[in-house]
Amino acid sequence: MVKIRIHELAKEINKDSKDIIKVLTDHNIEAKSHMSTISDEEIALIRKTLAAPQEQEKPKASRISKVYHPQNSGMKTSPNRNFNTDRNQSGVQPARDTQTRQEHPAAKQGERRPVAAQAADNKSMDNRHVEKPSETGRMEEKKSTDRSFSDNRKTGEYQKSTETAQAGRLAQASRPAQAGRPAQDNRPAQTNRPAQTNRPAQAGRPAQDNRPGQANRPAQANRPAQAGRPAQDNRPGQANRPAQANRPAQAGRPAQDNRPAQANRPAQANRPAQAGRPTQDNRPAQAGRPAQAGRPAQAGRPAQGNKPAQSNRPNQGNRPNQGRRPNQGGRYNQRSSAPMAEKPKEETIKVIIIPESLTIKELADKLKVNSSALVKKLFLQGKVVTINQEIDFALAEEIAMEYDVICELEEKIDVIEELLKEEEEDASTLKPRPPVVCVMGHVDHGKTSLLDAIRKENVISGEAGGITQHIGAYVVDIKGEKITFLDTPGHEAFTSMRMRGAMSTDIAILVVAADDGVMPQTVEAINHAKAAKIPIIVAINKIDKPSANIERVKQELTEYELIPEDWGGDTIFVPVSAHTKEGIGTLLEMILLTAEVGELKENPDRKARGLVIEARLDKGKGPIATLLVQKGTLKVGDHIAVGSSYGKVRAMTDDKARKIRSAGPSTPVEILGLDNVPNAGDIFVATDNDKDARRFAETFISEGRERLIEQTKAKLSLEDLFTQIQAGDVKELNIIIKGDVQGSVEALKQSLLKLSNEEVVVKVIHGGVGAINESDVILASASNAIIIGFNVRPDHTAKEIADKEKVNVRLYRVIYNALDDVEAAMKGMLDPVFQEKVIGHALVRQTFKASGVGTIAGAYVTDGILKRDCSVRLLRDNVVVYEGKLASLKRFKDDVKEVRDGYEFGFVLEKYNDIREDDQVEAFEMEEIPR
Ligand SMILES: Nc1nc2c(ncn2[C@@H]2O[C@H](COP(=O)(O)OP(=O)(O)OP(=O)(O)O)[C@@H](O)[C@H]2O)c(=O)[nH]1
Repeated sequence: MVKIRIHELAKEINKDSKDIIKVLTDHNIEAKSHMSTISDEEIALIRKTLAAPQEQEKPKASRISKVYHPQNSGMKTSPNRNFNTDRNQSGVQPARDTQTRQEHPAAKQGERRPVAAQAADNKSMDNRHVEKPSETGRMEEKKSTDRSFSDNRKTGEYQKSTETAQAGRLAQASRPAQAGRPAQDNRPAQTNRPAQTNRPAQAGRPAQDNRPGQANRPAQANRPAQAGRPAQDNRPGQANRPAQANRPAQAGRPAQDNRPAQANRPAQANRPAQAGRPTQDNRPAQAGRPAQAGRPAQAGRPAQGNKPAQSNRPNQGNRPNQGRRPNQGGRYNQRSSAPMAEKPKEETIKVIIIPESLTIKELADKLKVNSSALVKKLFLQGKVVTINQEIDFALAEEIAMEYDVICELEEKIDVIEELLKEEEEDASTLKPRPPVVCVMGHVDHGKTSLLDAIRKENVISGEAGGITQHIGAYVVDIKGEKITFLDTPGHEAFTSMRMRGAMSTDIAILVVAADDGVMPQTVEAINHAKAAKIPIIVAINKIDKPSANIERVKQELTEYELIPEDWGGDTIFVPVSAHTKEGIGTLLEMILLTAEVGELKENPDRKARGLVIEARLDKGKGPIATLLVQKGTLKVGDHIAVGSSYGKVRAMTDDKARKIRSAGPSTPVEILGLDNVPNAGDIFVATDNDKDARRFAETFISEGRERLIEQTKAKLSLEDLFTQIQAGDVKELNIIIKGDVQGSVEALKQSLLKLSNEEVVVKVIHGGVGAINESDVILASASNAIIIGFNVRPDHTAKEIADKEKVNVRLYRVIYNALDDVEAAMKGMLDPVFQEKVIGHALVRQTFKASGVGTIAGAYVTDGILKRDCSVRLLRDNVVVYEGKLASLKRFKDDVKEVRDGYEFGFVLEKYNDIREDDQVEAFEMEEIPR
């Protein structure tokens, strides 16, 4: 029994002494140190214990301990598995250089070289390899590898490279250790491994190349990296992929060449290192070969035998270059980069539609960017904005351009117009309807008298019911045919029309007094009727008067293209007398004739639609509106929307106050049931239900408000009249006159009309007695007129509306002032400038309080004069503490009108009591400076 020492046995079995000691300790055998002796039984035990694992672990152990030992330590101590690119490049480079030298011949020998080279490309994308020629053989390669290894070890570079290789390489092909590493050759375990040594393919490389399995699977055989990629290995179709099988040409494949990622990697094609490394080349084949898989040694090596196991190495997967086969990686890159490259082509120019002004937030929303990002971007450009800041179209466009978005200006849609839009009626549904007629003419030419005459004539002619009420419109029956007359002033009817563009009348009766001839309002009426493109019938009135001159009227009207038929024209002239009723019948006949020519038709079998003629608020009945049904039939119970009002028709009466249940086209009716008083000229529509009616009204309110605001921007005032005349914007100066008595209204009217000149015609569109009311202002607003009040003032509502709609209201007490102003305005000489004129100063000497009065100040006029009705400001240390009026001005106990320089006085300020000694009083007046 020979006893040997532990270290001797360790040496013999190529194990560490401590391993043996551990085995002994595990078996409760005392072993103090490596110098301890052990018996044969113990040796046998040790051999037995260490033999089995040794057999399995040997290759791994040897590989790692001998070949990769430097890395192993590195892997243990540092997260080397996660190689970064720098490290890759620096670390792998020397080894690769070595490979390059070794493998070039191999690349020459076999067509597959480049394929393997692709796999090897995992290591790097370094172009340096491309240039490196090498004609050395495999033996040389081995030697050089050895040299490289030893050299590198000296410098420490190898450690890096192998670290890189080991930790990162997917492909075993990439592992220098396998191809040329001396450690492998030296490893007893490996050389002793029967499976490996016996494998002709591994030992004697050529066999591998000829292996049918490999030949049939060129892709796999040649793509070690592929084998390393679990995903690929698992893909059943991969082995059969012809593209892979033909991989030798991979580097030159057009598809690959075109792929930017690959095209830039010359190392792939030229990296002979891997191509030349048979062991590496064969690796993938091993993965697929049952013989290898079944080999215990290999099976124990998951990395080699079971390729998927490699995929589990996180470092491999993570390594950008080494972790993936370059070509595969390239493919991935290609896949991901392809759409990137094509993106610009696919991009279409984005267009957004924006209004004239919008907030940054709204723009950001449209651009689909974060509003804060937009704010930041603008801030960086030096534009400080907030998200709620309004910007104009130009700036929005500029900003949008930076996001490659084109802006288009939003077209403003007239919502109300859209709401009121009507589709054309089917001709088959149309039925004749009565004409709607309005009477127009100059003041006092007999419009009202004529309308009365027609109405009375009509009543006399047998119309039942008689004249019962005045609803602003009425219907006359002429031999079974009806005519609807609007007896609202012609201008107002046209005003309504202008407001909504709706045609309220079909025919205009122009009343011209035979004894007066054509007057300004006659001309105006002609113009309105022409603008409305409606036929005009001229009624020459007051022919009963001795001074009547029909021919003169005809003559004068020819100037306005109204030529009588008997003079060869097409205008109907009917001489009438409202007093004697002469010609009334003819006039009515002519109206019917004209209507007939006009073929007035409407569809009565549809929802009603029409105009508001008049509306008022009745204390008992609520809002009452006179409507002219223009289309369809309005029925009791219908839901209607009228401008900003809506409701349900509760009751309906005709012009003769008879209760009716329905009204067809051209019928004026008075209705109850609206929630509010609508405006004359508003359009009404019958709706399906209450909800629709309300929605319509709400839209009308919101839109109408905006419309009013826009309209009021361009309102006329006397101040800018001249400018507008000069600009050609104003050809007519519309005036509404309201006075305390009719006489003064008339006087003013006549005087103003005479101010007409070549450039502008003064038109009094409305005149009346009483305060300026809401309807005056609305009319002025719609007609762009100014209101002149003579000894009257606007009531509260009228003032509010006038302010809101910017209607110019001018108030006078002397007729000539009004005339002067209008004349001066027309000549551009209006608007005297008022400026403050200081008239005196005083100094407060004493103050005292009186109950019921407040603070009374005793003062002294230092200069100028103080008047009872002047304005004053109280200055304390030259700071204005009060500005207003004097409540009283006294000398001793007497009220005085004024106090002059050098006199003492007492005063009280209006609603201000904080008067103190030494306060200064400055008296001033507003003085008018003529322009
Ligand atoms: N002789 C005579 N006088 C008439 C005739 N028609 C109207 N008049 C008178 O002329 C004056 C004015 O008549 P109106 O009917 O008020 O005239 P108008 O055009 O309605 O006047 P405004 O409402 O102020 O615009 C009245 O005094 C009428 O009596 C007529 O045919 N013959």
